[in-house]
Amino acid sequence: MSQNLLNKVWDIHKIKTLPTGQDQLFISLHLIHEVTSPQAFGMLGERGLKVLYPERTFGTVDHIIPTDKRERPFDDELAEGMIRALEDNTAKNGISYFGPDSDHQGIVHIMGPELGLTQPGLTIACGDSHTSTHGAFGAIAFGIGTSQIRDILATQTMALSKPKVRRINISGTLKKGVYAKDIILKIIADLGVNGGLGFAYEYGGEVIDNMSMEERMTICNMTIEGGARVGYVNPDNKTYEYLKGRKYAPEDYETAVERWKSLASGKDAEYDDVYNLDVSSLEPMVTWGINPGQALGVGDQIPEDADEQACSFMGFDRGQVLKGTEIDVAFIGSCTNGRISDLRIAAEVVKGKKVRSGVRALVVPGSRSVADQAEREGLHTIFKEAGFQWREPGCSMCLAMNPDKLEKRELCASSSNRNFIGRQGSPTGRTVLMSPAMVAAAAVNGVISDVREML
Ligand SMILES: CC(C)[C@H](C(=O)O)[C@@H](O)C(=O)O
Ligand code: SF4
Repeated sequence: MSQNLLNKVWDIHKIKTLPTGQDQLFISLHLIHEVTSPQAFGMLGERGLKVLYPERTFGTVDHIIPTDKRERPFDDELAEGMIRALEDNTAKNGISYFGPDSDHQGIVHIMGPELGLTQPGLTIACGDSHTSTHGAFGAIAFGIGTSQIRDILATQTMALSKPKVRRINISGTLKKGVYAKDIILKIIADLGVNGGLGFAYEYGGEVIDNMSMEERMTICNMTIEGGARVGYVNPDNKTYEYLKGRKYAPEDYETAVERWKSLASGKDAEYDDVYNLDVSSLEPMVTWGINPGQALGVGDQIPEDADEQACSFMGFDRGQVLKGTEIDVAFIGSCTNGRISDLRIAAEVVKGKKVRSGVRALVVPGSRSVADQAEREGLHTIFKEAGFQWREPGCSMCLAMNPDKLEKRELCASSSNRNFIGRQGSPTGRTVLMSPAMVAAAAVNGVISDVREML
Protein backbone atom coordinates (compact mmCIF):
# COMPACT_ATOMS: atom_id res chain seq x y z
CA MET A 1 0.00 0.00 0.00
CA SER A 2 1.26 3.46 -0.83
CA GLN A 3 0.58 6.76 0.90
CA ASN A 4 -2.20 9.18 0.10
CA LEU A 5 -1.46 12.84 -0.62
CA LEU A 6 -2.65 14.05 2.76
CA ASN A 7 -0.22 11.82 4.61
CA LYS A 8 2.68 12.76 2.35
CA VAL A 9 2.07 16.50 2.61
CA TRP A 10 1.47 16.22 6.34
CA ASP A 11 4.76 14.42 6.91
CA ILE A 12 6.69 17.03 4.94
CA HIS A 13 5.21 19.87 7.00
CA LYS A 14 5.14 18.26 10.42
CA ILE A 15 7.65 19.74 12.82
CA LYS A 16 6.85 17.62 15.84
CA THR A 17 4.08 16.02 17.86
CA LEU A 18 3.08 18.28 20.72
CA PRO A 19 2.35 17.07 24.27
CA THR A 20 -1.36 17.60 23.48
CA GLY A 21 -1.16 14.93 20.78
CA GLN A 22 -1.64 17.49 18.03
CA ASP A 23 1.06 18.06 15.44
CA GLN A 24 2.89 21.31 14.94
CA LEU A 25 2.61 21.99 11.21
CA PHE A 26 4.57 24.39 9.07
CA ILE A 27 2.17 26.51 7.01
CA SER A 28 3.43 27.20 3.51
CA LEU A 29 0.92 29.89 2.62
CA HIS A 30 -1.25 32.09 4.82
CA LEU A 31 -4.12 34.11 3.34
CA ILE A 32 -5.87 36.88 5.23
CA HIS A 33 -8.94 39.06 4.77
CA GLU A 34 -10.44 42.03 6.56
CA VAL A 35 -12.85 40.19 8.85
CA THR A 36 -10.78 37.70 10.78
CA SER A 37 -7.30 39.26 10.78
CA PRO A 38 -7.49 42.55 12.75
CA GLN A 39 -7.85 40.85 16.12
CA ALA A 40 -4.99 38.47 15.39
CA PHE A 41 -2.66 41.35 14.57
CA GLY A 42 -3.85 42.96 17.82
CA MET A 43 -2.87 39.85 19.78
CA LEU A 44 0.51 39.85 18.10
CA GLY A 45 1.05 43.49 19.02
CA GLU A 46 0.08 42.89 22.66
CA ARG A 47 2.85 40.33 22.94
CA GLY A 48 5.36 42.47 21.09
CA LEU A 49 5.73 39.81 18.38
CA LYS A 50 6.57 40.35 14.73
CA VAL A 51 5.37 38.55 11.62
CA LEU A 52 8.01 35.87 11.11
CA TYR A 53 7.69 35.27 7.36
CA PRO A 54 5.73 38.19 5.88
CA GLU A 55 6.45 36.87 2.39
CA ARG A 56 4.26 33.86 3.11
CA THR A 57 1.13 35.88 3.93
CA PHE A 58 -1.13 37.59 1.36
CA GLY A 59 -4.15 39.74 2.05
CA THR A 60 -7.19 40.92 0.16
CA VAL A 61 -10.60 42.44 0.91
CA ASP A 62 -13.76 40.57 0.11
CA HIS A 63 -16.38 40.18 2.84
CA ILE A 64 -17.21 43.70 3.83
CA ILE A 65 -16.26 45.64 0.75
CA PRO A 66 -19.28 47.16 -1.02
CA THR A 67 -19.88 45.87 -4.52
CA ASP A 68 -21.42 49.03 -5.88
CA LYS A 69 -19.86 52.26 -4.61
CA ARG A 70 -16.13 51.99 -4.11
CA GLU A 71 -15.32 55.60 -3.15
CA ARG A 72 -13.38 56.03 0.06
CA PRO A 73 -14.24 56.38 2.82
CA PHE A 74 -16.94 53.71 2.48
CA ASP A 75 -20.40 54.73 3.71
CA ASP A 76 -20.24 52.04 6.36
CA GLU A 77 -17.77 53.23 9.01
CA LEU A 78 -17.26 49.73 10.33
CA ALA A 79 -16.28 48.51 6.86
CA GLU A 80 -13.95 51.45 6.40
CA GLY A 81 -12.34 50.76 9.78
CA MET A 82 -11.80 47.05 9.16
CA ILE A 83 -10.38 47.58 5.71
CA ARG A 84 -8.11 50.32 7.01
CA ALA A 85 -6.91 47.98 9.76
CA LEU A 86 -5.94 45.40 7.14
CA GLU A 87 -4.21 48.08 5.10
CA ASP A 88 -2.22 49.27 8.12
CA ASN A 89 -1.38 45.79 9.34
CA THR A 90 -0.14 44.59 5.97
CA ALA A 91 1.83 47.79 5.30
CA LYS A 92 3.46 47.76 8.74
CA ASN A 93 4.47 44.15 8.44
CA GLY A 94 5.58 44.08 4.80
CA ILE A 95 2.74 41.75 3.72
CA SER A 96 1.48 41.78 0.12
CA TYR A 97 -2.02 43.21 0.01
CA PHE A 98 -4.51 43.41 -2.83
CA GLY A 99 -6.84 46.23 -1.86
CA PRO A 100 -9.99 47.65 -3.46
CA ASP A 101 -8.05 49.22 -6.33
CA SER A 102 -5.75 46.30 -7.03
CA ASP A 103 -6.03 44.22 -10.20
CA HIS A 104 -5.80 41.19 -7.92
CA GLN A 105 -8.56 42.03 -5.44
CA GLY A 106 -11.15 39.34 -5.03
CA ILE A 107 -12.63 36.73 -2.77
CA VAL A 108 -9.60 35.24 -1.08
CA HIS A 109 -10.32 31.71 -2.40
CA ILE A 110 -10.55 32.96 -5.96
CA MET A 111 -7.54 35.27 -5.69
CA GLY A 112 -5.09 32.57 -4.45
CA PRO A 113 -5.56 30.13 -7.34
CA GLU A 114 -5.66 32.76 -10.07
CA LEU A 115 -2.36 34.24 -8.92
CA GLY A 116 -0.74 30.82 -8.73
CA LEU A 117 -0.20 31.19 -4.98
CA THR A 118 -2.22 28.02 -4.48
CA GLN A 119 -0.01 25.10 -5.48
CA PRO A 120 0.06 21.33 -5.01
CA GLY A 121 1.68 20.04 -1.85
CA LEU A 122 1.37 23.25 0.14
CA THR A 123 -0.24 23.62 3.53
CA ILE A 124 -2.56 26.61 3.21
CA ALA A 125 -4.40 28.28 6.07
CA CYS A 126 -6.81 31.20 6.16
CA GLY A 127 -9.18 32.54 8.78
CA ASP A 128 -12.08 31.41 6.67
CA SER A 129 -13.91 28.11 6.55
CA HIS A 130 -13.99 27.84 2.76
CA THR A 131 -10.21 27.60 2.56
CA SER A 132 -10.83 23.98 1.55
CA THR A 133 -11.32 25.43 -1.96
CA HIS A 134 -7.54 25.46 -2.48
CA GLY A 135 -7.50 21.68 -2.09
CA ALA A 136 -8.56 21.49 -5.74
CA PHE A 137 -4.84 21.88 -6.51
CA GLY A 138 -3.67 19.06 -4.25
CA ALA A 139 -2.89 21.43 -1.38
CA ILE A 140 -3.88 20.67 2.21
CA ALA A 141 -5.93 23.77 2.92
CA PHE A 142 -8.14 24.53 5.89
CA GLY A 143 -9.92 27.30 7.73
CA ILE A 144 -8.55 28.50 11.06
CA GLY A 145 -9.62 30.72 13.97
CA THR A 146 -8.20 34.00 15.22
CA SER A 147 -5.70 32.53 17.68
CA GLN A 148 -4.35 30.27 14.95
CA ILE A 149 -3.97 33.28 12.65
CA ARG A 150 -1.91 34.83 15.42
CA ASP A 151 0.17 31.66 15.76
CA ILE A 152 0.90 31.54 12.05
CA LEU A 153 1.78 35.22 11.84
CA ALA A 154 4.20 34.79 14.74
CA THR A 155 5.67 31.36 13.98
CA GLN A 156 4.44 30.25 10.52
CA THR A 157 3.27 27.10 12.33
CA MET A 158 0.13 25.94 14.09
CA ALA A 159 -1.15 22.99 16.06
CA LEU A 160 -3.53 20.62 14.34
CA SER A 161 -4.77 17.05 14.66
CA LYS A 162 -4.24 14.93 11.62
CA PRO A 163 -7.57 14.02 10.03
CA LYS A 164 -8.52 10.61 8.71
CA VAL A 165 -8.97 10.44 4.93
CA ARG A 166 -12.18 9.46 3.16
CA ARG A 167 -11.81 8.80 -0.54
CA ILE A 168 -14.89 9.88 -2.49
CA ASN A 169 -15.02 8.18 -5.89
CA ILE A 170 -17.29 9.89 -8.38
CA SER A 171 -18.19 7.86 -11.45
CA GLY A 172 -20.67 7.99 -14.32
CA THR A 173 -21.58 10.65 -16.85
CA LEU A 174 -23.15 13.95 -15.86
CA LYS A 175 -26.31 14.87 -17.75
CA LYS A 176 -26.44 18.20 -19.53
CA GLY A 177 -27.47 20.93 -17.11
CA VAL A 178 -25.96 19.14 -14.11
CA TYR A 179 -22.77 20.60 -12.68
CA ALA A 180 -20.09 20.35 -10.00
CA LYS A 181 -22.36 22.27 -7.61
CA ASP A 182 -25.02 19.60 -7.94
CA ILE A 183 -22.49 16.88 -7.16
CA ILE A 184 -21.25 18.50 -3.98
CA LEU A 185 -24.80 19.25 -2.81
CA LYS A 186 -25.60 15.57 -3.38
CA ILE A 187 -22.52 14.42 -1.46
CA ILE A 188 -23.45 16.62 1.51
CA ALA A 189 -27.07 15.45 1.35
CA ASP A 190 -25.90 11.82 1.36
CA LEU A 191 -23.16 12.00 3.98
CA GLY A 192 -24.70 14.73 6.13
CA VAL A 193 -23.49 18.13 7.26
CA ASN A 194 -21.51 16.44 10.05
CA GLY A 195 -20.57 13.33 8.10
CA GLY A 196 -17.07 14.60 7.44
CA LEU A 197 -16.13 15.52 11.01
CA GLY A 198 -12.59 14.32 11.66
CA PHE A 199 -12.05 13.52 7.98
CA ALA A 200 -10.35 15.05 5.00
CA TYR A 201 -12.18 14.27 1.76
CA GLU A 202 -10.10 13.13 -1.20
CA TYR A 203 -12.24 13.50 -4.35
CA GLY A 204 -11.37 11.33 -7.32
CA GLY A 205 -12.70 9.10 -10.06
CA GLU A 206 -13.50 9.68 -13.72
CA VAL A 207 -15.88 12.60 -13.13
CA ILE A 208 -13.28 14.53 -11.13
CA ASP A 209 -10.57 13.62 -13.66
CA ASN A 210 -12.71 15.13 -16.42
CA MET A 211 -13.48 18.32 -14.51
CA SER A 212 -11.85 21.69 -15.07
CA MET A 213 -9.88 23.24 -12.22
CA GLU A 214 -12.75 25.63 -11.61
CA GLU A 215 -15.22 22.79 -11.22
CA ARG A 216 -12.85 21.04 -8.83
CA MET A 217 -12.70 24.26 -6.80
CA THR A 218 -16.51 24.29 -6.52
CA ILE A 219 -16.43 20.75 -5.14
CA CYS A 220 -13.60 21.38 -2.67
CA ASN A 221 -15.10 24.71 -1.61
CA MET A 222 -18.18 23.14 -0.05
CA THR A 223 -16.29 20.34 1.71
CA ILE A 224 -16.61 22.23 4.98
CA GLU A 225 -20.41 22.23 4.58
CA GLY A 226 -20.18 18.46 4.91
CA GLY A 227 -18.19 18.77 8.12
CA ALA A 228 -14.73 18.04 6.70
CA ARG A 229 -12.24 20.88 7.05
CA VAL A 230 -10.00 19.66 4.24
CA GLY A 231 -11.04 18.51 0.78
CA TYR A 232 -8.65 17.87 -2.06
CA VAL A 233 -8.10 16.50 -5.53
CA ASN A 234 -4.82 14.93 -6.55
CA PRO A 235 -2.84 17.16 -8.90
CA ASP A 236 -2.72 16.17 -12.56
CA ASN A 237 -1.87 17.69 -15.94
CA LYS A 238 -4.85 20.05 -15.69
CA THR A 239 -3.47 21.39 -12.43
CA TYR A 240 -0.01 21.94 -13.92
CA GLU A 241 -1.44 23.55 -17.06
CA TYR A 242 -3.65 25.87 -15.02
CA LEU A 243 -0.75 27.10 -12.89
CA LYS A 244 1.77 27.54 -15.67
CA GLY A 245 2.77 31.17 -16.19
CA ARG A 246 0.71 32.55 -13.28
CA LYS A 247 2.23 35.39 -11.30
CA TYR A 248 3.46 33.34 -8.35
CA ALA A 249 4.00 30.00 -10.09
CA PRO A 250 7.47 28.56 -9.47
CA GLU A 251 10.17 29.74 -11.83
CA ASP A 252 11.71 26.33 -12.29
CA TYR A 253 8.41 24.95 -13.45
CA GLU A 254 9.55 21.56 -14.70
CA THR A 255 11.21 20.70 -11.40
CA ALA A 256 8.13 21.83 -9.52
CA VAL A 257 5.89 19.64 -11.68
CA GLU A 258 8.09 16.62 -11.01
CA ARG A 259 7.82 17.24 -7.28
CA TRP A 260 4.07 17.80 -7.46
CA LYS A 261 3.62 14.52 -9.32
CA SER A 262 5.40 12.67 -6.55
CA LEU A 263 2.90 13.98 -4.00
CA ALA A 264 -0.27 12.56 -5.58
CA SER A 265 -1.85 9.57 -3.85
CA GLY A 266 -0.55 6.28 -5.19
CA LYS A 267 -2.95 4.09 -7.17
CA ASP A 268 -3.11 1.62 -4.28
CA ALA A 269 -3.12 4.28 -1.54
CA GLU A 270 -4.76 3.45 1.75
CA TYR A 271 -7.82 5.31 3.07
CA ASP A 272 -9.74 5.26 6.32
CA ASP A 273 -13.02 5.18 4.47
CA VAL A 274 -14.29 5.05 0.88
CA TYR A 275 -17.55 6.43 -0.52
CA ASN A 276 -18.71 5.74 -4.07
CA LEU A 277 -21.14 7.93 -5.95
CA ASP A 278 -22.45 7.39 -9.47
CA VAL A 279 -23.75 10.70 -10.83
CA SER A 280 -25.30 9.42 -14.07
CA SER A 281 -28.85 9.94 -12.84
CA LEU A 282 -28.16 13.09 -10.80
CA GLU A 283 -30.63 15.94 -11.32
CA PRO A 284 -29.99 19.65 -10.76
CA MET A 285 -30.05 20.04 -6.97
CA VAL A 286 -31.80 22.65 -4.83
CA THR A 287 -31.86 23.07 -1.07
CA TRP A 288 -35.24 23.06 0.62
CA GLY A 289 -34.07 23.72 4.18
CA ILE A 290 -31.73 25.67 6.40
CA ASN A 291 -28.48 23.78 5.95
CA PRO A 292 -26.71 22.74 2.75
CA GLY A 293 -27.40 19.05 3.39
CA GLN A 294 -31.14 19.59 3.13
CA ALA A 295 -31.07 19.29 -0.64
CA LEU A 296 -32.86 17.31 -3.32
CA GLY A 297 -33.34 17.06 -7.06
CA VAL A 298 -35.38 19.94 -8.49
CA GLY A 299 -38.17 17.54 -9.45
CA ASP A 300 -38.17 15.63 -6.14
CA GLN A 301 -40.62 15.99 -3.29
CA ILE A 302 -39.53 17.28 0.11
CA PRO A 303 -39.31 14.11 2.19
CA GLU A 304 -42.21 13.10 4.42
CA ASP A 305 -39.87 13.04 7.41
CA ALA A 306 -38.30 16.43 6.59
CA ASP A 307 -37.27 18.56 9.57
CA GLU A 308 -40.27 20.50 10.85
CA GLN A 309 -38.36 23.64 11.84
CA ALA A 310 -36.64 23.83 8.45
CA CYS A 311 -39.92 23.42 6.55
CA SER A 312 -41.74 25.97 8.63
CA PHE A 313 -38.94 28.53 8.37
CA MET A 314 -38.80 28.12 4.61
CA GLY A 315 -42.57 28.07 4.27
CA PHE A 316 -42.43 24.74 2.43
CA ASP A 317 -44.51 21.62 3.02
CA ARG A 318 -43.45 18.03 3.19
CA GLY A 319 -44.20 16.40 -0.15
CA GLN A 320 -43.84 19.72 -1.98
CA VAL A 321 -41.78 19.96 -5.18
CA LEU A 322 -39.70 23.17 -5.31
CA LYS A 323 -39.91 23.60 -9.05
CA GLY A 324 -42.37 26.44 -9.68
CA THR A 325 -41.75 28.21 -6.35
CA GLU A 326 -41.60 32.00 -6.78
CA ILE A 327 -38.32 33.75 -6.07
CA ASP A 328 -37.66 37.40 -5.18
CA VAL A 329 -33.89 37.60 -5.62
CA ALA A 330 -31.32 35.85 -7.80
CA PHE A 331 -27.67 35.92 -6.73
CA ILE A 332 -24.83 34.68 -8.92
CA GLY A 333 -21.46 34.91 -7.25
CA SER A 334 -19.40 33.73 -4.19
CA CYS A 335 -16.24 31.66 -3.81
CA THR A 336 -18.27 28.58 -4.74
CA ASN A 337 -19.56 29.82 -8.09
CA GLY A 338 -18.20 33.28 -8.87
CA ARG A 339 -15.55 32.25 -11.38
CA ILE A 340 -15.45 32.92 -15.10
CA SER A 341 -16.77 29.49 -16.11
CA ASP A 342 -19.77 30.02 -13.81
CA LEU A 343 -20.53 33.37 -15.39
CA ARG A 344 -20.19 31.93 -18.88
CA ILE A 345 -22.70 29.18 -18.14
CA ALA A 346 -25.16 31.60 -16.51
CA ALA A 347 -24.81 34.07 -19.40
CA GLU A 348 -25.62 31.31 -21.86
CA VAL A 349 -28.90 30.69 -20.04
CA VAL A 350 -29.95 34.36 -19.85
CA LYS A 351 -28.72 35.46 -23.27
CA GLY A 352 -31.49 37.25 -25.16
CA LYS A 353 -33.94 36.81 -22.27
CA LYS A 354 -35.17 39.12 -19.53
CA VAL A 355 -35.15 38.79 -15.77
CA ARG A 356 -38.75 38.30 -14.66
CA SER A 357 -40.27 41.57 -13.50
CA GLY A 358 -40.21 41.93 -9.72
CA VAL A 359 -37.05 39.81 -9.38
CA ARG A 360 -33.90 41.54 -8.12
CA ALA A 361 -30.98 39.87 -9.87
CA LEU A 362 -27.28 40.36 -9.17
CA VAL A 363 -24.11 39.05 -10.75
CA VAL A 364 -21.06 39.59 -8.57
CA PRO A 365 -17.78 38.38 -10.10
CA GLY A 366 -15.51 36.65 -7.60
CA SER A 367 -12.48 38.77 -8.40
CA ARG A 368 -11.29 41.73 -10.42
CA SER A 369 -9.67 39.34 -12.84
CA VAL A 370 -12.96 37.42 -13.31
CA ALA A 371 -14.77 40.74 -13.82
CA ASP A 372 -12.22 41.91 -16.40
CA GLN A 373 -12.34 38.64 -18.30
CA ALA A 374 -16.15 38.64 -18.27
CA GLU A 375 -16.16 42.20 -19.59
CA ARG A 376 -13.71 41.30 -22.36
CA GLU A 377 -16.10 38.54 -23.38
CA GLY A 378 -19.12 40.83 -23.21
CA LEU A 379 -20.83 38.75 -20.53
CA HIS A 380 -21.61 41.87 -18.48
CA THR A 381 -23.62 43.21 -21.42
CA ILE A 382 -25.62 40.00 -21.67
CA PHE A 383 -26.41 40.19 -17.97
CA LYS A 384 -27.19 43.90 -17.96
CA GLU A 385 -29.41 43.69 -21.02
CA ALA A 386 -31.33 40.92 -19.32
CA GLY A 387 -31.87 43.13 -16.27
CA PHE A 388 -29.16 41.84 -13.90
CA GLN A 389 -27.09 44.27 -11.84
CA TRP A 390 -23.40 43.89 -12.69
CA ARG A 391 -21.30 44.49 -9.59
CA GLU A 392 -17.74 44.93 -8.37
CA PRO A 393 -15.99 41.83 -6.95
CA GLY A 394 -16.62 40.65 -3.38
CA CYS A 395 -18.55 38.21 -1.20
CA SER A 396 -21.67 40.35 -1.55
CA MET A 397 -24.93 38.62 -0.74
CA CYS A 398 -23.27 35.31 0.08
CA LEU A 399 -23.18 36.50 3.68
CA ALA A 400 -24.41 40.08 3.52
CA MET A 401 -21.75 41.67 5.74
CA ASN A 402 -22.02 44.52 3.24
CA PRO A 403 -24.94 46.47 1.77
CA ASP A 404 -26.11 43.52 -0.39
CA LYS A 405 -28.86 41.97 1.70
CA LEU A 406 -32.19 40.23 1.46
CA GLU A 407 -35.15 42.09 2.82
CA LYS A 408 -37.83 40.63 5.06
CA ARG A 409 -39.11 37.23 3.85
CA GLU A 410 -37.50 37.42 0.42
CA LEU A 411 -36.57 34.13 -1.18
CA CYS A 412 -33.22 34.06 -2.94
CA ALA A 413 -32.08 31.61 -5.58
CA SER A 414 -28.38 31.64 -4.77
CA SER A 415 -25.21 30.15 -6.22
CA SER A 416 -23.49 30.49 -2.83
CA ASN A 417 -22.82 27.80 -0.24
CA ARG A 418 -24.81 28.47 2.92
CA ASN A 419 -28.55 28.67 3.49
CA PHE A 420 -28.47 29.15 7.25
CA ILE A 421 -31.22 31.24 8.83
CA GLY A 422 -30.35 34.92 8.41
CA ARG A 423 -27.33 34.18 6.23
CA GLN A 424 -28.21 36.64 3.51
CA GLY A 425 -28.86 39.57 5.79
CA SER A 426 -32.52 39.34 6.77
CA PRO A 427 -33.43 37.26 9.84
CA THR A 428 -36.47 35.96 7.99
CA GLY A 429 -34.96 35.90 4.49
CA ARG A 430 -34.75 32.53 2.74
CA THR A 431 -32.01 30.99 0.63
CA VAL A 432 -32.29 28.19 -1.90
CA LEU A 433 -28.85 27.00 -2.99
CA MET A 434 -28.33 25.81 -6.55
CA SER A 435 -25.89 25.98 -9.47
CA PRO A 436 -25.34 29.29 -11.31
CA ALA A 437 -27.17 27.92 -14.35
CA MET A 438 -30.16 27.15 -12.14
CA VAL A 439 -30.05 30.64 -10.61
CA ALA A 440 -30.02 32.12 -14.11
CA ALA A 441 -33.04 30.00 -15.04
CA ALA A 442 -34.88 31.05 -11.87
CA ALA A 443 -34.11 34.73 -12.55
CA VAL A 444 -35.59 34.56 -16.03
CA ASN A 445 -38.66 32.51 -15.11
CA GLY A 446 -39.29 34.14 -11.73
CA VAL A 447 -39.67 30.68 -10.23
CA ILE A 448 -37.37 27.80 -9.32
CA SER A 449 -36.91 26.01 -12.63
CA ASP A 450 -35.21 23.02 -14.20
CA VAL A 451 -32.45 24.57 -16.29
CA ARG A 452 -32.32 21.47 -18.47
CA GLU A 453 -35.53 22.63 -20.12
CA MET A 454 -33.76 25.80 -21.25
CA LEU A 455 -30.56 24.39 -22.70
C1 LIG B 1 -16.34 35.66 7.78
C2 LIG B 1 -15.73 34.30 7.71
C3 LIG B 1 -15.06 34.01 8.99
C4 LIG B 1 -16.72 33.22 7.27
C5 LIG B 1 -16.09 31.83 7.18
O1 LIG B 1 -15.26 31.42 7.97
O2 LIG B 1 -16.43 31.09 6.33
C6 LIG B 1 -17.36 33.56 5.94
O3 LIG B 1 -16.44 33.58 4.91
C7 LIG B 1 -18.47 32.60 5.64
O4 LIG B 1 -18.56 32.13 4.50
O5 LIG B 1 -19.29 32.34 6.53
S1 SF4 C 1 -17.98 34.23 -0.77
FE1 SF4 C 1 -19.20 33.59 0.96
S2 SF4 C 1 -18.39 31.63 1.57
FE2 SF4 C 1 -16.89 32.58 0.27
S3 SF4 C 1 -15.50 33.58 1.68
FE3 SF4 C 1 -17.05 35.09 1.05
S4 SF4 C 1 -18.61 34.95 2.62
FE4 SF4 C 1 -17.36 33.13 2.84
